[in-house]
Amino acid sequence: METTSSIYIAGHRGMVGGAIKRHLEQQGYTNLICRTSDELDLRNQQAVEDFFATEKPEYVFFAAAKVGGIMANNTYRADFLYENLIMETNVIHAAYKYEVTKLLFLGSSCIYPKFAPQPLKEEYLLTGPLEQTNEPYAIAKIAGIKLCETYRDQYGCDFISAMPTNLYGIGDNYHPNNSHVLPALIRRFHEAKEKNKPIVTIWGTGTPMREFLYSEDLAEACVYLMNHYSERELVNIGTGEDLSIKDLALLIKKTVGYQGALEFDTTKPDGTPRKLMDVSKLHNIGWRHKTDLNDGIELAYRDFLKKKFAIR
Ligand SMILES: NC(=O)C1=CN([C@@H]2O[C@H](COP(=O)(O)OP(=O)(O)OC[C@H]3O[C@@H](n4cnc5c(N)ncnc54)[C@H](OP(=O)(O)O)[C@@H]3O)[C@@H](O)[C@H]2O)C=CC1
Ligand SMILES: C[C@H]1O[C@H](OP(=O)(O)OP(=O)(O)OC[C@H]2O[C@@H](n3cnc4c(=O)[nH]c(N)nc43)[C@H](O)[C@@H]2O)[C@@H](O)[C@@H](O)C1=O
Repeated sequence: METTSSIYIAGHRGMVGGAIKRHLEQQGYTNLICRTSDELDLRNQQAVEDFFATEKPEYVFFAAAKVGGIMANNTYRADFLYENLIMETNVIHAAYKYEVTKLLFLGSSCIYPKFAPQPLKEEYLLTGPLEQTNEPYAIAKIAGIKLCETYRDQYGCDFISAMPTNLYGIGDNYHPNNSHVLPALIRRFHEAKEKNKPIVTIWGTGTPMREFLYSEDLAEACVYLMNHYSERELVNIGTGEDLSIKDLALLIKKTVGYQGALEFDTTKPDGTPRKLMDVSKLHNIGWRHKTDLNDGIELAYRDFLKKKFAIR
């Protein structure tokens, strides 16, 4: 990308799109194109076509999606499948039709089979059944990967796919039920501390293992891949390190300064037992994460405190 290239960030108001926008601005990119979902609903094929025909972006960071944690994925199953599929087909087809130079599609680590060997290598895609709680979302994300691959195969489009691990950071979603575990627990521990509650409830058994990457690191990785990677095969983005949900809860408890006890609500789903990314390919391309989990949680908590009155 040149600093003057026209770059469309789909989903710039979200956690990831926002981080990509900040990172591009810091790097001196001046021609960024952004639309909110009110201004451009990516589910509307005609609107998407009109936008690409008019703006003719050269590069696209595709960070718009219907996103949520285990409960949201499991509750709004049709919405997660339909909305993600339709946004992907609209955007990727328009990127082909209006000759976008390069597009980066963001998937997720949930595309891998529930019981795939660990760590998850890129080649494990479509080698076994998916986790039930997020199967619709995973299927939509797999379709996105296949769209990038097939438009490359048939039309020579330079569309690449990156699979981030679980993310957290600046501008995260702190909804009590629909968010991911890390922001959910920041909020729950914080509110328990403020209200002197003796116990905080953690969903599931606490035994599932998860890997977490800070949003600003992810943004840097996306821009790095846009500038340095042009292959058909997807690339994992993560840290290559994981911990149990119980240990994550203890870390957040410490950061927030909550003094009470934990309990586990085993009526809530655990989801995939483990999804640790193999990041050797990413390291070979030349990128490594910078922010360790302790520091990242501290930064995320500070951001939460700044914005807490605006939290949904
Ligand atoms: N968060 C995570 O842990 C992970 C996220 N990812 C992937 O990263 C990407 C970004 O996720 P994240 O930033 O966390 O999600 P957010 O929910 O924070 O942001 C999603 C963005 O998508 C936009 N969007 C949603 N629906 C539409 C629509 N119909 N038309 C136009 N825009 C729409 C929203 O725009 P607006 O604000 O204008 O409404 C919003 O800014 C997604 O592809 C997600 O799958 C992958 C792995 C983990
Ligand atoms: C990024 C990824 O995100 C989703 O998958 P997930 O990894 O299961 O995400 P999660 O963050 O919601 O949960 C992680 C673990 O944590 C436990 N857990 C404890 N207490 C809370 C809690 O309070 N909230 C939540 N959400 N989880 C909790 C929870 O039971 C689970 O064991 C996918 O649907 C899919 O969309 C996807 O790609």
